[in-house]
Amino acid sequence: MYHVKEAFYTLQGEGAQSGRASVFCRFTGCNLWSGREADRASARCTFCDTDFIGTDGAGGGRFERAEALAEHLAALWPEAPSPAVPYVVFTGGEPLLQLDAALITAVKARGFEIAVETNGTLAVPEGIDWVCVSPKGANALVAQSGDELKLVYPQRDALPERFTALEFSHFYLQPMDTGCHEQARANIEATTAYCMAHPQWRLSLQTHKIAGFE
Ligand SMILES: C[S@@+](CC[C@H](N)C(=O)[O-])C[C@H]1O[C@@H](n2cnc3c(N)ncnc32)[C@H](O)[C@@H]1O
Ligand SMILES: Nc1nc2[nH]cc(C(=O)O)c2c(=O)[nH]1
Ligand code: SF4
Ligand SMILES: [Mg+2]
Repeated sequence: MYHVKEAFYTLQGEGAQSGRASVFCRFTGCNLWSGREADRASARCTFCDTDFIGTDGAGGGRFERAEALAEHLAALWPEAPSPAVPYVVFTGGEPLLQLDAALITAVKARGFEIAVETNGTLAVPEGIDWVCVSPKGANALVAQSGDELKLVYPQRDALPERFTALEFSHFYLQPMDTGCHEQARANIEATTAYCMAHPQWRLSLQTHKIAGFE
């Protein structure tokens, strides 16, 4: 059984694939936070910007079988003839709690390229085309290779230096969104300064929030 908070068609807003048309599948639940505000301060990840509780979002639901979920996701990709390869981003919550071989096979059978957004604490299954790992605080990193490492910045317990030797093709810093405009501005400035001082890192802005398409 798969539990999906929401599923929708949008543009990837972050990282190296930013701007790419994508079907987003946001799974319910995370291993680093319950998703309840009362638990945030004591969670293993404290700055999450996402509601991932329940299956009540647009396009959300409970899917007994991989085929049914894959069909649901395929229906979100536009029908208009296009040479573009359909692209699905599995996120959450923590998608690797639910994304399994059956679902990977089922979406691939419908022509999708597959991306995942993971906190890196769980093993990444075979068959994913784009792996984005976003480390969280002091939590041990199991996924030590992939396509992009996208670190939310600043994090006291996850300094960029800890990750620079890992096997990723792209290294991004993404300013922490706090919901407070002044703090968010300060985080953008600090991230910009860090990238200028350490050119291995590039700035990732959450373009869906800036452009307001989501
Ligand atoms: C909501 S998470 C879900 C996927 C997975 N659990 C993870 O943490 O990577 C999706 C992306 O948003 C980033 N993110 C979460 N909260 C954020 C915040 N307050 N500011 C900026 N990025 C944030 C995460 O680091 C991750 O790259
Ligand atoms: N447009 C858009 N791009 C995104 N990239 C990663 C996201 C996520 O929440 O995983 C996200 C998201 O929530 N929206
Ligand atoms: S690991 Fe990802 S989904 Fe879980 S609380 Fe942190 S940012 Fe949110
Ligand atoms: Mg998001």
